[in-house]
Amino acid sequence: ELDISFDTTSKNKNNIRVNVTEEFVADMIARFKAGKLLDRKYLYALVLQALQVFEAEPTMVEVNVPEGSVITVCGDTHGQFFDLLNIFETNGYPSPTHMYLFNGDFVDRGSWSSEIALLLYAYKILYPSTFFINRGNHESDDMNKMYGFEGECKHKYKSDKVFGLFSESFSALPLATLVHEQYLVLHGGLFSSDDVTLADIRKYNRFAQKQPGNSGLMMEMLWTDPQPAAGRSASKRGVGLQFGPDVTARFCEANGLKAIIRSHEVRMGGYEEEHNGKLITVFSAPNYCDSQGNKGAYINVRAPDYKLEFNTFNAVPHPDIKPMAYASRLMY
Ligand SMILES: O=C(O)c1nn[nH]c1-c1ccccc1
Ligand SMILES: [Mn+2]
Ligand SMILES: [Mn+2]
Ligand SMILES: [Mn+2]
Repeated sequence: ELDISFDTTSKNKNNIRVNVTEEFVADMIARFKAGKLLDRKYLYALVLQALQVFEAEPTMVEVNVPEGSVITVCGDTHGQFFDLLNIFETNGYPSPTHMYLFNGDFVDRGSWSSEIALLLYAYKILYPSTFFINRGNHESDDMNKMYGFEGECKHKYKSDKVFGLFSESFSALPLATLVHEQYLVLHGGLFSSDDVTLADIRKYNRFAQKQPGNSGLMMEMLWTDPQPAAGRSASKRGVGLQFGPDVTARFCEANGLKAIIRSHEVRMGGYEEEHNGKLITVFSAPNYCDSQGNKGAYINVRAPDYKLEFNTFNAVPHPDIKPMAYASRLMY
């Protein structure tokens, strides 16, 4: 049975606090694999507890990887829960010495977004100093209304409050993570100005606006894309911009970085080293939307040399529920 306590202190309306243990996580994974859901009152407690952990984190989290530990950086997972479990089965489950960083876009498109969000949140509560999550552009209301997550929350949990609480938690997510002082990990990419520094990101008040909007530092961190040509140009997405290898080189030089690790775009091989190796795209949703035929990838980083170890993997079978199964029909 679930180990819970009653929490009358925090703003936690249902006063339940889940004691997240390894056993709790294993039980939740088994339930989700069997197509079952979490009891809504435990969902509220989990999302609220994770939100409180995120709120206490800086906008740019700084992570050192000690000898004997490894950090695995994953890109977009987009509701592909069975492919996420395959990463843990293949590469090792999160633990105090096996750190993980999920680089945004864990919901929408795939039809097990709530399962992925709840699993990542349970690990954040269980291992707050070795399990990390960056916000992606899909951790936002506009995208979730169009690309399936809001619909999935309503369909599975029969309540409008569930999505609203997830939305609050997305607004608390950090926007970037600095890995071992040498890799800046963020979902989209770099900026319209060369003047942005790590200090600017660290002190950026991510709580000033809940949604990324159409301009500003948060939007650019979640939406921009690399381009092969030098300079900057308009984004094909209609929001954000594209930036060239010179922009990446100047940013890394000015901020003492070895490379930028970002996600946000599919790569057929699961990852791609771009901008003369100073920018890497990593994407962890194989055969994206059950149609793209791409591999997934993740990156391991460990002492003593902290070089990037690239790993690729293929999609695994999943129950016969199509991508976007719960998206509003307006999308067709
Ligand atoms: O849904 C995606 O594949 C995606 N991942 N990051 N950004 C997008 C996106 C953005 C705008 C329109 C369509 C897809
Ligand atoms: Mn994405
Ligand atoms: Mn994205
Ligand atoms: Mn699939």
